[in-house]
Amino acid sequence: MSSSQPIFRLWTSCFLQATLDYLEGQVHLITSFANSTKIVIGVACLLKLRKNNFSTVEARTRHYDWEVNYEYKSPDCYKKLAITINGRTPGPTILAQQGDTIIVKLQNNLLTENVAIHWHGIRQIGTPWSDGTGGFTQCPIQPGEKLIYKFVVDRAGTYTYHGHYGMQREAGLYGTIIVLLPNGVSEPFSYDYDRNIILNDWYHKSSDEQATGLSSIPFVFVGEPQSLLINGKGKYNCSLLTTPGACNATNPQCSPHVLTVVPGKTYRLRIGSLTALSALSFEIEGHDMTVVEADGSYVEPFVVRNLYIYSGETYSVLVKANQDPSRNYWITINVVSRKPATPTGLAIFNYYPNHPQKPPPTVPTTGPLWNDTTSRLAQSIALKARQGFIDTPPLTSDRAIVLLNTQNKIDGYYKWALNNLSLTFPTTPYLIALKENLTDAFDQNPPPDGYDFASYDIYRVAKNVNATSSNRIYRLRFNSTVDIILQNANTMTVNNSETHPWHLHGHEFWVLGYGMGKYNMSSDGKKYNLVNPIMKNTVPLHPYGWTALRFQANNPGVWAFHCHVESHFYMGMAVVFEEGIEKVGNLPSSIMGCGETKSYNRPRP
Ligand SMILES: O=C1O[C@H]([C@@H](O)CO)C(O)=C1O
Repeated sequence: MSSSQPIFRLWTSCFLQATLDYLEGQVHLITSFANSTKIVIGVACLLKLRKNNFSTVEARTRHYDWEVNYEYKSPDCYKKLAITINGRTPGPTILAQQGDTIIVKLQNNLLTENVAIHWHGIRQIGTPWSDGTGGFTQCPIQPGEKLIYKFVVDRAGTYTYHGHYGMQREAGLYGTIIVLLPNGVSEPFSYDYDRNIILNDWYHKSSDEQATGLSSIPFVFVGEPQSLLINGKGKYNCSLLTTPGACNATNPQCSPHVLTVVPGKTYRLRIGSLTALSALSFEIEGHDMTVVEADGSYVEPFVVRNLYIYSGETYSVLVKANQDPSRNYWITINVVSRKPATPTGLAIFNYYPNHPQKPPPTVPTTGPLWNDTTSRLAQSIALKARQGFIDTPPLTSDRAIVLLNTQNKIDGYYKWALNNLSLTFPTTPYLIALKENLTDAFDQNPPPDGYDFASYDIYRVAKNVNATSSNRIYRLRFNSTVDIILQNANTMTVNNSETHPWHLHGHEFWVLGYGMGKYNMSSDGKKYNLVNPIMKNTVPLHPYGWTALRFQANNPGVWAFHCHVESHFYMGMAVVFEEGIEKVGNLPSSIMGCGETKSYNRPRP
C-alpha cells in the first residue's frame, strides 16, 4: 500500500498518536496493540479517533510502579542526562477517576541524589505526608530506596506531578494527572476528543550545575532556556554548537509533536505548564480556543487566540478543527514576560489526512509582545468561575497576610524573600517536626503578616537589599478564612520586576483580584470579586502588580506556598502554612529518616 493513500496515512498518524498514548500508559490501548496487525491497529485507532474511551473507567485503586533514573535523552536534539520515570520524560500520565485511590511505588535509582514527587493540584485531604514536598512533608527518598505515595484524587480536572526536591523538575521529572468525572456526570461543555499537552522549557546544563551557580558568589543565574518543549519535544539549532557531537538534528526524539485532528471535530486540549522559568503564550495558528477549565475549576467560557500560561497552571481549551483542511498548522509556544532569548517551541496541528510531518506553509508566530503586561493582566482578570459551578467565598476573612516579593542578598548570596525573610528549610521536615513536637527543629517565632507599607517603594531597587534567612512558618487557625495579598516590587536590577507564578499546596484558593502598583489597604479590598472568582492552585503575580487570594485553612497539615519558578523557589521564595496539625493522623514511618528522625525505625526496601 502506498504511503500516499489516505487509509495508510490515517493508520500512520493514528499509530503515532496511539503509540504515544500507549507510551503514556493508557492501558486500554495496550491490549489492542498486543496483536499488532494493521486491522487491530486500525480498529484501535478508529475507536481512539472516535472518542477517548474515558467514560467507561471505573472508580478503583490504581497502582503505579515507577523507577526514577538518569538516562541520556535528546528532547531538543541535544543529548543530556535527564531524569526519567520508567525510561520516559515526561513521565507516564496518571489517568484516574474522581474518588480513585492512587498508589505510586517510587523507586529512586539515582546514584547520588534524593527524590520526592509532588502531586500538583491534588489536595491530599487526610494524607498530608503524601504531598511529596522534600523538606516540608517528608524526608526525600534516598538513592536506592523506595517510598509509597498513596492518596485520593477527589476532584475531576487536569493536574500535574513533578519533582519537588532540589531542582529536579527541570531535569525532566514531570508529567500529567487527569482525573475524570464520576460515572453518569458529564462536563458542562461538549467535545469529540480529549488530548494532553504538557509544556516545558529546557536547559542544557544539569540542574546540579545550575543549583551550584545560584548558590555561588559571584551569582550565576540559570539564564534563559535553550529550548521550549511541547510534550517533551523541541528543536535546538545544533549548528550553534562548536562541538556538535552531542546534538543530532535528525534524532527522532526531537521530531515535533504531532496532534492529528479530523476536520470538523472539536478537541479538548488539556494544557499544563511546568516550565522552570518561562511564562508562555500558547497558540494554534488560525484557530480560536475557548477556555473552559483552569486548575480543575470550570471557567465561564471565553475565547482567546493566545493562551498565557504560567508554570504550575493547567487549562482545558476547546478547539474546533474548522480551518482549511488541506494543510497543517503550527502550534507555537513563545516566552513572554522576560526578554525572549529562546526560539519558539513548535508542534504540528495535523489535519487528517495530510501527512503528519508535512510542515505548515507559513512562518510560525513569534507570539505577542513579550512585555505586554496589560494583555496578560487582562487575561488573568477574564478568568471567572463558570455560572452554575460557582463556589462563592466567605465575604470576609479572619486574617490577611501581605507578602512583599523581593530579590535580595544574604551575606552576598542572591536570594528571594517575602517580607524580608528568605526560606531555608530545616533538616527535619516541618510536618514531622510539628507532629512529633520537635520544637528545636525550626524557629518557632512567627514570620510577619506584612511589610513596611508606608515607606517601601515598590518601583525602586530597595535601599537596603539585605534580607534574612528564616525557617519560620505561618500557623493558621484551623477552619479560618485567610487572605493573601502578593505584592510585587522592583528586583535588584533598575526598572525590572518579574512575573511570579504562586502555587499553594493542599488547597485551592479564590482569586479575588489583581491590580497594578502598590496594593491600597483601604480601597483595593472593596474591589474584590466576591461574586464569581475562579478557584485555582497557581496564580500569576504580574510585574509591579498585586494579586489577592482567599482560602480556607481547613486541610490539616503543613503546606508550602511558593513561586513556581524553580530557581526562585531554590533561592528561598516560599512560605509555609500549618493548620490543624493536631488533626493529622499518625505519620507513616516511611517518610522519616532525616534530620532529628535519622534514627527512627524506617523500613528499607
Ligand atoms: O533570580 C533571578 O536572577 C536574575 C537576575 O535578576 C540577576 O541575574 C533573574 O532574571 C532572576 O529571575
